Amino acid sequence: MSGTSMDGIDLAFVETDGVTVQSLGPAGMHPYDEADRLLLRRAIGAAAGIKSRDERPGPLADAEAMVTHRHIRALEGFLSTCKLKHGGVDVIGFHGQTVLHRPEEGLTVQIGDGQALAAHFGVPVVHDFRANDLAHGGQGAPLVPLFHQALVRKVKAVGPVAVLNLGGVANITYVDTDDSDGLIACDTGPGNALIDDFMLNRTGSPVDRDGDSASRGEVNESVVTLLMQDPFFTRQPPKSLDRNAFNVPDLSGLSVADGAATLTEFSARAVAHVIPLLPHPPKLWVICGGGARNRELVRRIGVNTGARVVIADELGWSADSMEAQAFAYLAVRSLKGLPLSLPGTTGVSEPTTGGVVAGG
Ligand SMILES: Nc1ncnc2c1ncn2[C@@H]1O[C@H](COP(=O)(O)OP(=O)(O)OP(=O)(O)O)[C@@H](O)[C@H]1O
Ligand SMILES: CC(=O)N[C@H]1[C@@H]2OC[C@@H](O2)[C@@H](O)[C@@H]1O[C@H](C)C(=O)O
Repeated sequence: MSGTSMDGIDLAFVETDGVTVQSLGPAGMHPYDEADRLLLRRAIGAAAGIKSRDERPGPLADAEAMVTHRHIRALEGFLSTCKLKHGGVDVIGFHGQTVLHRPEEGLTVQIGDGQALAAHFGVPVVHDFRANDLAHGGQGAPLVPLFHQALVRKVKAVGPVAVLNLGGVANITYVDTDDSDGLIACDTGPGNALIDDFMLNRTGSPVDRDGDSASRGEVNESVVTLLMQDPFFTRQPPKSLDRNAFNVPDLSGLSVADGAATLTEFSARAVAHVIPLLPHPPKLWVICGGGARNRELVRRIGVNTGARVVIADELGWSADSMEAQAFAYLAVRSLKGLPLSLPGTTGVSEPTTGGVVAGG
């Protein structure tokens, strides 16, 4: 999985029949270097003008070759660390890199060559997970909810649970333990992307490590209020977002700490704004994704939701590897023709499978 934060490739080994998760195995991360990130940022810029999903103008073709190559290297390293041969896994789930997500135009584009990966490893590769959902009236995202549900079913929870992924974009899965069919999901707003972009711009480093800067700053309320006026926040789920969906006003008048605090509060407030759109307020929030490491973001989510907040690792899950694990799980579901999305998770017209199988 190469997510919208563009920090690197997350890898995970999962044993599953596509319904139950037998075991969560080792996981790893292969970082992109600075040149890779720059190429991805240029590719996302070029993708803004795409009208059909197979166009690769400007730097997009180079970016796709780079993404494929890096995944091959990442997987080789991972398989060797896990002491597995190329044929030692039954299937590889390959999400690729989203460069454009515009569900209202029926367009979502993930770059990465599944055929090349399958040919290299001699193992079936499931890729292009989102297109079939869009073709059936869905948002094409989020797709992790069925995996979140499989995990929540294994823990004893009292009352509804929200699993919150804090990636570049943030998304929530609402699992009501009283009603296992009542799965609701949506993107909530920005996760780390705006904080990362701001930090890169102001400090040259693309992360507010542990939320350190934000914890020392003061929130500029008028900026947060302005950002929260976006009509996205009052729309009912299911709904999804492009990484660059929000136009942040000029923050050059704010110190690094105040700018970071303001954008961190924006992400946290956007999360809490989803509560009135759910059947009941979640009793427990389980946080995963890289943003789980941002202590100030997690603290502000606790304050804004007023609920119990835990990091996924506290339940024996992995905050860092959840998405990669999810796409392994979804790859098996795809091979078996099981749904990847439901009307409540993406707005798809009926439970719908997806993914394209290369090789094998
Ligand atoms: N120690 C840390 N302190 C603060 N932020 C962190 C830390 N570690 C990771 N992050 C944040 O997490 C991000 C990576 O998160 P993650 O890998 O979940 O995102 P992603 O999978 O790329 O995104 P998405 O879920 O939107 O596809 C980094 O870009 C950074 O902003
Ligand atoms: C189009 C796309 O790649 N969306 C990502 C992004 O990152 C988080 C959020 O926005 C979520 O909708 C999705 O990723 C996760 C893995 C998902 O599909 O569930």
